[in-house]
Amino acid sequence: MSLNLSEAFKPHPVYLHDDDHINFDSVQEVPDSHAWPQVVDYLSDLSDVDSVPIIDLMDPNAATLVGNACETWGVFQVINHGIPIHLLEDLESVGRRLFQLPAQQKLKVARGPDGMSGYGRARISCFFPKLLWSEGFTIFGSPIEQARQLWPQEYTTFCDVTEEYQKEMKRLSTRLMWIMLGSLGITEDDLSWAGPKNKYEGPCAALQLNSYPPCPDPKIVMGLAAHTDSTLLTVLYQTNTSGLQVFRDGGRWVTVPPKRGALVINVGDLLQILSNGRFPSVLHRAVVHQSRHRLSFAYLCGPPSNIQISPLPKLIDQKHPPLYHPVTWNEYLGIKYKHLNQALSVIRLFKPQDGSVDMNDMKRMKVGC
Ligand SMILES: O=C(O)CCC(=O)C(=O)O
Ligand SMILES: [Fe+2]
Repeated sequence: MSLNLSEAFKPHPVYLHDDDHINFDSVQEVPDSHAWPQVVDYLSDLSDVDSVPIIDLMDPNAATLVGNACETWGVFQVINHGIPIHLLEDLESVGRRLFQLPAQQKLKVARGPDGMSGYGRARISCFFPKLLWSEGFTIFGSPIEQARQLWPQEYTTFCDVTEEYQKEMKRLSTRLMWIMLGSLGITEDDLSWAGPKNKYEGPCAALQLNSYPPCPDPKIVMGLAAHTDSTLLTVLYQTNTSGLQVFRDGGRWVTVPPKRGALVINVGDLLQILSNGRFPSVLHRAVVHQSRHRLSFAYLCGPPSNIQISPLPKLIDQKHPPLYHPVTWNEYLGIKYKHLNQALSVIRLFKPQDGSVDMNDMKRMKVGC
């Protein structure tokens, strides 16, 4: 899979040169390269009445709650999901160990311009005139090659923890995908590529480690700019430091408060396509802190890379014609890294008959991306 997906990145390389890599540890003042004109609604009130749903996966009503959350928010938090808390803590600890390494050490495992794995800046960064206040490390499959370079004597802990986490995430994301689709009446027979006949072995996925170092002036920087995920769904562990915000109708950014042991589930663009727009992908961003070093871990989960994804026939009728052209994940990534937040509009078959644009197009226009 990695070979195929990396083809999609080739025309849109992201460079990380030694000379424009800032050493966040030693920065006293935000350099002009990272100063955004304005970051509005910085960490909105955490007691917001309009808050992202928290769903207990042991609740007998969980499927209905998940369906409602996908339709109205495109994001929710889950508890009682079966991922042991010690694994979340271990992941955070190996992540910290990685990002606390000196810059020159991390640059040894820099992701190539069109590469898939390694250390680097967010792929979306090339769309914005200012740089992001973050660094990342992407894992596809085993990270052993990079881990060996970083810790020649003691690389196994990093590999063991991230591999165990990916194994658990594969199980959880498959379960969540079926809960989400099940709430729309979709069964394994309706999804040829994921049905039992095709010996579906679970999603194709990457694990993205994000680091948001403390910043002397957090109001003028952006950790991760507004985007939707190019996935079916994303499982995000955001540790215990707030920073994740989701965009709501009415032009507000709502902070998703961290809850111990909870995981955030984002609807991704491919699920918006499959569900024929019933489940809109969530527009989100990450802001940073003055004194806290925030980490987050995103399990980016998609279908096999060359399978055609299109609105599911069961969700199409005269009143609900198919909204999107079929695309493979591979093709979609190519479109995304050319058009970023307009990618869904590019593959849209037609605008709704009443002349309005779809909900997500509208949100993107409001935030100007
Ligand atoms: O750090 C966060 O809370 C968000 C991370 C994210 O959106 C991503 O990795 O795609
Ligand atoms: Fe994201």
